[in-house]
Amino acid sequence: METTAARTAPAVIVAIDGPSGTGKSSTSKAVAAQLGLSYLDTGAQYRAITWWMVSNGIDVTDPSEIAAVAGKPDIVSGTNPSAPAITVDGTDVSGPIRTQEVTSKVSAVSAVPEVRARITELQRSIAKSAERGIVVEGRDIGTTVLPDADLKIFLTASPEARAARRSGELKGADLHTTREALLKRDAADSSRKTSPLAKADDAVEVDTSDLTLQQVIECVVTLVEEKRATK
Ligand SMILES: Nc1ncnc2c1ncn2[C@@H]1O[C@H](COP(=O)(O)OP(=O)(O)O)[C@@H](O)[C@H]1O
Ligand SMILES: Nc1ccn([C@@H]2O[C@H](COP(=O)(O)OP(=O)(O)O)[C@@H](O)[C@H]2O)c(=O)n1
Repeated sequence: METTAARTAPAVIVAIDGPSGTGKSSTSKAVAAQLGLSYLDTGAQYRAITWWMVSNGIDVTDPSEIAAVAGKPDIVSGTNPSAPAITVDGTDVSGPIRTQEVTSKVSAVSAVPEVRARITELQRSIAKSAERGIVVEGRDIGTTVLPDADLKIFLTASPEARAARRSGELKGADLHTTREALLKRDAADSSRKTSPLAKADDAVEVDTSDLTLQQVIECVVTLVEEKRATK
């Protein structure tokens, strides 16, 4: 739980990037809650805009169609790590953005530069207004969104570990199919032209394959506290 020291510490900006299933969301939420920081799930924002495109009959295989309407949906992200919330035009979409349909289309939508420009601006303004600091998780936070973050972490894990974690979540989904879908999304996210999934040169890389979630959380909390001590 949050300590008195955390309440009086200087604001700190933490960027956590990495591929799917490496533990970004679970780690970021826990670290933010423990240190009294805000939390932003940027993947949820890309999922939300994808959900809006699908719901409004936009052809997500056509980048120009996506670009033309990228500014339309009003996306609002909550920043409480204990109750992350996301709405589109006032509707709570925290459930619908996790469907297989959205998951399979999000890489195509998030590759469109007009989408990224809009969401990146939103992310920067949220980070700027977090008085006590924030943990922001995604794919391009350390490289593009917040290149001046106080601390950058890049989480990795073997495809096998990541697939096992994801199929556990999807209640017995086939391991091989999950692994292939995950690798396909990683490849799309890493190869797009505009701010691909990448490790920033100054990021600390943590391989979580053989670590428990608690060990990863402790590792990141220690790194944040070390940073704060030198601010
Ligand atoms: N180090 C770990 N060991 C085992 N399971 C983990 C670990 N880190 C995360 N998980 C589990 O793996 C799943 C995916 O984690 P998540 O935080 O959503 O990853 P990401 O945000 O990188 O996609 C979750 O069910 C989570 O509880
Ligand atoms: N900063 C970010 C975050 C997510 N994304 C996109 O959003 C998708 C969903 O992100 P996510 O974090 O919810 O994915 P999971 O790893 O949780 O499944 C990614 O596959 C990327 O296509 C992105 O392009 N940039």
